[in-house]
Amino acid sequence: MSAMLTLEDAQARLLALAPVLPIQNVDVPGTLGRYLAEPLKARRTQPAAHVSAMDGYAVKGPDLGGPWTIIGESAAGHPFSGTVAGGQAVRISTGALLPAGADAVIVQEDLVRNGDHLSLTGTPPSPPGKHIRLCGSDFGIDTELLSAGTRIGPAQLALAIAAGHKHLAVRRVPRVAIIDSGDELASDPEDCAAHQVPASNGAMLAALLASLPCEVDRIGPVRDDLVLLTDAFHLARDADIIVTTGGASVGDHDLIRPAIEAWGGTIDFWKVAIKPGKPLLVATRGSQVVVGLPGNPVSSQVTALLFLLPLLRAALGAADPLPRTIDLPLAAPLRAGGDRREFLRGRLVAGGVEVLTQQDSGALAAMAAAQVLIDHPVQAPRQEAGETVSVILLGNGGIA
Ligand SMILES: Nc1nc2c(c(=O)[nH]1)N[C@H]1C(S)=C(S)[C@@H](COP(=O)(O)OP(=O)(O)OC[C@H]3O[C@@H](n4cnc5c(N)ncnc54)[C@H](O)[C@@H]3O)O[C@H]1N2
Ligand code: MOO
Repeated sequence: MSAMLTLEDAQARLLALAPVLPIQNVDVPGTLGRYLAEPLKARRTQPAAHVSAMDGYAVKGPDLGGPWTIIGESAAGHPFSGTVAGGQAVRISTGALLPAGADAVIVQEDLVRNGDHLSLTGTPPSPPGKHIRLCGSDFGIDTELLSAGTRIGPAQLALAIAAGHKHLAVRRVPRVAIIDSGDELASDPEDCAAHQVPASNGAMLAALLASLPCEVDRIGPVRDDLVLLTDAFHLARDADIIVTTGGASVGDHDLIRPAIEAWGGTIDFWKVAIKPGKPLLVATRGSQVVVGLPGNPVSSQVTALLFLLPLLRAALGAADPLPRTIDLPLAAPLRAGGDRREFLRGRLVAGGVEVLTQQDSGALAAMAAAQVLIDHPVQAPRQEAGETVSVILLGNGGIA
């Protein structure tokens, strides 16, 4: 196979293969973590009328010196039906409609009430409308509030409901099959001989996928056997995306490629110029996409973050499916880069980010200690503390 792809080229090629899933209307609470298939437009105005932002009394300006006579109450859900004139006040609670005639709210801490008599003890609001939320100050009817491809988190979900939506148009959740493979894998970590290793990648991938809406099916661990591996691909017939871990490299027992071919799949690309994660493999069969992750536990996790989760997000309709990078200062010097772009495991410490000493792509203890991946370019010069590096936060699947 030809030269290794760059990270960006490989991601672009993979995302172009993302399955196009049907759009469905889902109850708003059930859309959490999914992506809007259509722009979100306001079906109502919020607030629908002027409301008070504080508990106090609504009065009519411009004279806010008082005293006033209290003529009624406007509570949340129970508006006052009359009109406020000069020298009159209406008891008002937070969120209640501003009565007709009133144009100022004075907080109760600045007033003293004696029966129906109200007088000022503190300072009047400045400007007079300070404690009033104007009609439409949050949003107006027909405004486009969110664009298609926006992730629906708790705030977006609340906004959709406030904007008058009971259902939202989102893509069907992708079905993912995880196949882990290797003769050395022990399913039971309590019963693992010296020539074996507990099968941790499948569970790690399922855990990573739990940050996204999808259905996950686990297959394996499957032995390094061409027939069994080919069968495993056939078993995943309902999956939109098949992810394998292990057997992606060049060894005699690395059989993922031949198994994909025996199953009738077509390799789209193999090998990306990153460390860890070089032997990443992508294939298709019809609309099914296979992401073949390297078996080394760190390589598997890093490539899942850089490729698998973005593919899932793209299938869910994300406008922005890739992990987010932010610049952080180094808390300690960072050695020069090598001849492959590296994603170094690092920790967040006082003063910024610190690279971990152990960078072996099989070292799970270091991976578990890491909170960030530091993007370390090819031949990057040595950097000193205080200089900035580009990092991906590991929380929330890299989009934290
Ligand atoms: N001659 C070469 N050898 C290797 C190359 C190369 O270019 N030339 N690439 C190396 C790189 S880089 C990587 S990464 C690994 C990836 O190899 P595979 O994808 O074929 O993975 P395996 O050989 O099956 O396993 C590697 C390692 O990971 C452990 N493993 C595998 N599956 C699991 C699992 N489900 N849970 C936990 N641990 C797992 C496995 O026991 C091995 O220790 O290849 C290099 N070799
Ligand atoms: O590219 Mo491999 O994933 O370094 O060990």
